[in-house]
Amino acid sequence: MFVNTLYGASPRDIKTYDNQRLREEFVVPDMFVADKVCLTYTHVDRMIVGGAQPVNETLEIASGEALGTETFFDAREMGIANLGGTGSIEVDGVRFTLEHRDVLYVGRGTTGIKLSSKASEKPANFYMNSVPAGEDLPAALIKEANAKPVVLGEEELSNKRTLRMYIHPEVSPSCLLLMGITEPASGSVWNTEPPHLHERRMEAYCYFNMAPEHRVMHFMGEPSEVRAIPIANLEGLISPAWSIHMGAGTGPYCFVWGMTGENKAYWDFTPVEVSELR
Ligand SMILES: O=C(O)C(=O)C[C@H](O)C(=O)CO
Ligand SMILES: [Zn+2]
Repeated sequence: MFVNTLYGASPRDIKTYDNQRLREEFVVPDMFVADKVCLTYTHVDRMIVGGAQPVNETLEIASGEALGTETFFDAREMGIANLGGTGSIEVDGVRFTLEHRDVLYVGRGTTGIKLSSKASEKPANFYMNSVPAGEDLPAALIKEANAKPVVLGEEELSNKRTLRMYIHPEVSPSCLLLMGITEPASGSVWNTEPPHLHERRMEAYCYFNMAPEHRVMHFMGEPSEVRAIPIANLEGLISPAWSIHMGAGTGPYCFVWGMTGENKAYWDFTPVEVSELR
């Protein structure tokens, strides 16, 4: 289940990193492997990031052995976004069907979840963000149509996009997890531009619905030390609180964003002028 551990890096650390080392520290590759659950444990606000691709098998997340708890959800909540074909997730025996771009919230106190696909030839790709949680909350399915849409950007700046809030105080409750999906408008390439910083929350990204030949040039780092990391379809990223996070794609794409930290105040961030970037 746990395929990697990321311990986090400081702004000073990355000054000496080459591209390979940057990828090792911030990129979460290979999350979707047939009939596997591939999770990465991070020490960045203890966010767990990963994927499950049930093709011919039903996959289960229940044991908390790797976490030192009875069950995985003894002290954790989880957001699960379906980035593939139709699938189902059973939460303590209650079955939820997730279409493409639906999200399921799984609360602390859950005994276990079982993940399956409707059709093995078009498997679900369940992308997961799990964070420590302070109260038990019920599971909740958030259909794309029920997410809160926010239109941002302008066509002439190539940053027009629709950001949908799924796990958010105005849509579906959680302890300290936020999750949503952003889709650039046709002809726009930028996400999260102008950039911002939020020192009180970390952020996790997963890019999807991108053709295999395309990349998102994802920019990270302090505003004065910006680094670019080419990211492929279904790759994830860990964005520490000190780092900007923005990207421009060479083709159409969407991405899932997830956050945790001191609050669930989505707009609690500090804009960064593009002219400040170095
Ligand atoms: O395109 C955007 O803007 C976003 O999706 C912003 C992210 O959700 C984010 O960085 C929230 O802090
Ligand atoms: Zn952000």
